[in-house]
Parts: sequence; C-alpha cells; structure tokens
Amino acid sequence: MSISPMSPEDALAPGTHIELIDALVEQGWYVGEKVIAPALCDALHQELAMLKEVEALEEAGIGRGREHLLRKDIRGDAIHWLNQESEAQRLYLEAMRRLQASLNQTLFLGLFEYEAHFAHYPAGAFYKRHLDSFRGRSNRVVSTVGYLTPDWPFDGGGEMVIYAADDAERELARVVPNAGTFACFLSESVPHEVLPTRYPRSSIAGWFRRNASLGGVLDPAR
Ligand SMILES: O=C(O)CCC(=O)C(=O)O
Ligand SMILES: [Fe+2]
Repeated sequence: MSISPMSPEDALAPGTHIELIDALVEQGWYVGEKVIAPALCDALHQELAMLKEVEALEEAGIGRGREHLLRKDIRGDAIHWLNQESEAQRLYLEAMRRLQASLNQTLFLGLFEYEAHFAHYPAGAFYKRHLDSFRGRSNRVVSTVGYLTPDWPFDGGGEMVIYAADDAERELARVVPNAGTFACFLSESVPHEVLPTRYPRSSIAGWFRRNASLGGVLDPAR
C-alpha cells in the first residue's frame, strides 16, 4: 500500500483536533479510535517490523541524559527515535506539527518541539504506572500515543490504563492498542501504564515539549 499521494491533512481523521482539544480541557486526556489513516498506520507498522528485523531497535530505559537507566522491571519495550528517514515518518511528524500548532493557538501552551519513538513491546512486556514528566522539570507537556498493530486480538492484553490525576489508584480508561487508535494526555498529571501484552505490540509514543533549560543547565533532548 502506498502513502505517497497522501497529504498531511489526511493523516488524522477530520475533526480530531477539535475533539482532542475539548477532551484535554475537560479531563486532561483524549482517546480516539480510527484516527490515524489506515494506509499510514500500515506503512509505519511495516517500517517498525523492518527496523526490528535489521536490529535497529534499542532497549528502552527510564530517565533522561546521564540519568538514563535500563530497567526491565519497569519497562520492556524496544525503541527507535523518529528522524524523518521515511515518507511515513515525515507524514506522521507533519501531522503532529499541525496538532502542535492547534494546541498552541487554542491553549497557549507554548509547545516548541515534538520528539517521538517507535516502540515494540514483545510478548510479556509492560510499562509500569508512571508520569511522562516530573513537575518542576516540565519539559514534556503533552504526550501522544499512536497505535499500529492491526486487528488487535480481544485477549491480547497490552492495554494502556489511564488513572485519575488526583488518585493514581483510580482507573479511568483502558485503551486497546489497535491500529488507528490515538491517545493524547497531559504529561505532568496523567498517570498511566501499559499492562503486560500477550502479543507483539507496536506504537509510536511522542511528546510535545516546552523549553526547560533552567538557570543555564541545558535540558538533555532525550
Ligand atoms: O504505549 C503506550 O500505550 C504508552 C507508552 C508510554 O507510556 C510511554 O512510552 O511513556
Ligand atoms: Fe508514558
């Protein structure tokens, strides 16, 4: 399937920006099904499979810069940072750039950058409950997750659980990681986790960032 005739405005379903912004304002998180165009999902899914095949994925860790640590007891995915190297990546990143512009125009978030990686969770992998950004060092402001695995089986596990900001024990939603589904939430306040998956699970996790360089200390990009 070719994506070359696809224009960036067709990458996300019509009306997604408005729905997403309303949900972020109302509750701090958004989940939509059939949001990412099927042809784009396919292309990204195949690209991630190819990257895995040629061993271009690295074990994911936690913490940024010098604090980066491998912790298989916390997260078990393998990742590859998006870098515009394919038409599919360029389309996805351009769709996110447009979403960033909408978020800045309506919510005045001052987002200045988007970073994203492919993530492959092998069977058995999970990512324990966490926040994507710590208060005080607010680099990541808005998180996005695009799901790429077609026909996710009903018994596949691997759901992303969203918890209440004021009560990290209270479950608000379970997101089935089926191709086309797109989730977005406030990085500093929405606890979430990936339940153990029973099938290989493909996604793109990404973050809109604000410049967090404070007092001359350079914030590491990753
Ligand atoms: O893949 C998901 O559903 C969420 C991944 C996640 O929380 C992260 O990479 O920070
Ligand atoms: Fe996360």
